[in-house]
Amino acid sequence: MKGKLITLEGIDGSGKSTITRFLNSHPSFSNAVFTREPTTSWIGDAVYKAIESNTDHLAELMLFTADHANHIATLIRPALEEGKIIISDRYSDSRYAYQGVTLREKFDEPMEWVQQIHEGWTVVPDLTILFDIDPEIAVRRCGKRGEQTKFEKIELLNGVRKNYLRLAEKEPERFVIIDTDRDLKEIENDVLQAITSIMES
Ligand SMILES: Nc1ncnc2c1ncn2[C@@H]1O[C@H](COP(=O)(O)OP(=O)(O)OP(=O)(O)O)[C@@H](O)[C@H]1O
Ligand SMILES: Cc1cn([C@H]2C[C@H](O)[C@@H](COP(=O)(O)O)O2)c(=O)[nH]c1=O
Repeated sequence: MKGKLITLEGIDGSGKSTITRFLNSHPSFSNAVFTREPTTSWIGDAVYKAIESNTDHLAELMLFTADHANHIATLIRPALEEGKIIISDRYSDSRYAYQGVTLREKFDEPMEWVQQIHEGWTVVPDLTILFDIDPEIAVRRCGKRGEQTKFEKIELLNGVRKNYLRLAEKEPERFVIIDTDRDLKEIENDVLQAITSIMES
């Protein structure tokens, strides 16, 4: 039986990694494969070099996309063939949402262009959980965490959030939107409910 691919998406500080850690320690997911983008491969390392420097936005996209292609070939497709549950902290929707903002000067519809270059070879998730939150709150949370990347800027994150919501509106059957400006326990319960329903489908 083919596996299931579940992706966690949202702006920086929306709570994805916190929920990933919760799922990783939950007994129902002891056999699940946990992964992320950027990946921990040498290509993922190259992506972080780009994030942490003043790299051309198109070059940055190509690095993110190369990391994704390698992720699919070396982990996603094999794990799905083995019937595994895969949970990825970020995946292709991050590219559509983020580079759909950073490439605004280069393309009239940058998000749609980034989606087009993925067509024909990417693997579409069975479920994408979108952690939605006001960027002001998210950046405040990141500040407490003490990490700041160039993407953790309110104006950029407002555009990224809008892109995410547009993606969810176009594919309501794939997306579950969870408001993460709430108590962690409530969020955890909603996430478990969303994953349980896709597992039973
Ligand atoms: N429901 C919540 N209420 C209050 N604080 C939260 C909640 N969820 C996460 N946080 C805190 O917000 C900060 C960011 O959370 P987390 O690292 O999970 O976000 P993220 O979406 O993974 O961010 P990034 O994409 O930048 O890694 C952390 O300090 C975390 O402890
Ligand atoms: C996969 C992916 C990520 N990003 C951005 C989003 C974050 O600001 C950084 C690093 O991600 P992390 O979760 O904080 O480690 O990269 C992006 O712009 N495009 C992508 O495809």
